[in-house]
Amino acid sequence: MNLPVETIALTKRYGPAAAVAELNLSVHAGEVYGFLGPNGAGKTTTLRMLLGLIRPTSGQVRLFGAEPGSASLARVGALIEGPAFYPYLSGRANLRILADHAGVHRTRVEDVLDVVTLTDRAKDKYSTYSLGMKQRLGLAAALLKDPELVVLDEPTNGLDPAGMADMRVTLRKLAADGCTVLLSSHLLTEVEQICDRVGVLDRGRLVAETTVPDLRAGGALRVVAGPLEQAREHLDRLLGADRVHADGAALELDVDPAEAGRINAGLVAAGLDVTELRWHEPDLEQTFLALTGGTPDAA
Ligand SMILES: Nc1ncnc2c1ncn2[C@@H]1O[C@H](COP(=O)(O)OP(=O)(O)OP(=O)(O)O)[C@@H](O)[C@H]1O
Repeated sequence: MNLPVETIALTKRYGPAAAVAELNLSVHAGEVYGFLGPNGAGKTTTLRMLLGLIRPTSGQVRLFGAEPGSASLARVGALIEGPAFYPYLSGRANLRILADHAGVHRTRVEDVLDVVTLTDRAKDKYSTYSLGMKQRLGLAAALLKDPELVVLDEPTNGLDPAGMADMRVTLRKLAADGCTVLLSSHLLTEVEQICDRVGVLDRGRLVAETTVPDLRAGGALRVVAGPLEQAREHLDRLLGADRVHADGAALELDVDPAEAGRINAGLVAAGLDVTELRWHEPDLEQTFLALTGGTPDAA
């Protein structure tokens, strides 16, 4: 089956500088895919190429196996630049205008209002909406054509925690109903909470494309036991020295979490005093910073 989105060596240059370089990414049907990168990494440029808004310098975009054109784009809803709504009209009236323009039946307006949980406020003027409601109305507009894929540029940008949570719930609901979601974000925690897979972009290049659990992989078993030197010798013998790393007064063991019981029993049997033994998750932020060259505003 054709992927909803695939790019092949996609490149966009502005003068000598490449905003996007040799990008190969693939978004699978029914997933929420997070396109993650610091400001200026090239996310918007990529999304605009996907939607045929700007032309690549080289490389290809495939939407459902085809070039971005009227047939493939008819299957896509997008929220890239904030949509222009009439401030003095209600949310519902704004959507009706868009529906009429797109040749979509007005009953669909009620459906999308329901999806983004704006039905109760649909009669209120757009100008009275909170930022989160404005974003949800933008999403509703993107959903009018009942797309199989929605592409959203920073859909939670500027939202307060409640607004972010609402957007998360809505996007997960869309995916549960079979819609593929591609969103960009510079917030690792957002992507982590909402996405199935993530593509990490740094200075125009894809530096990782992985599942969120895999991004988290690489934890260690942290042990504090005394005397430390004896504990280390014991663990070196038990596991091999290459799997034991000192971290101040603790030892970090490169083992499966399920080995914790056996290791604890061994240390106690050797007469050592175990004061701490816990699974230590990797610091996702550090992972992200390492992938993106440590750009501080990325997290
Ligand atoms: N029209 C343009 N002309 C020249 N340079 C551009 C143009 N559009 C984008 N760029 C440059 O390309 C790079 C990537 O920009 P882009 O907007 O795609 O990044 P981004 O990851 O979406 O970041 P942000 O979230 O800050 O928008 C930046 O260095 C930007 O200055």
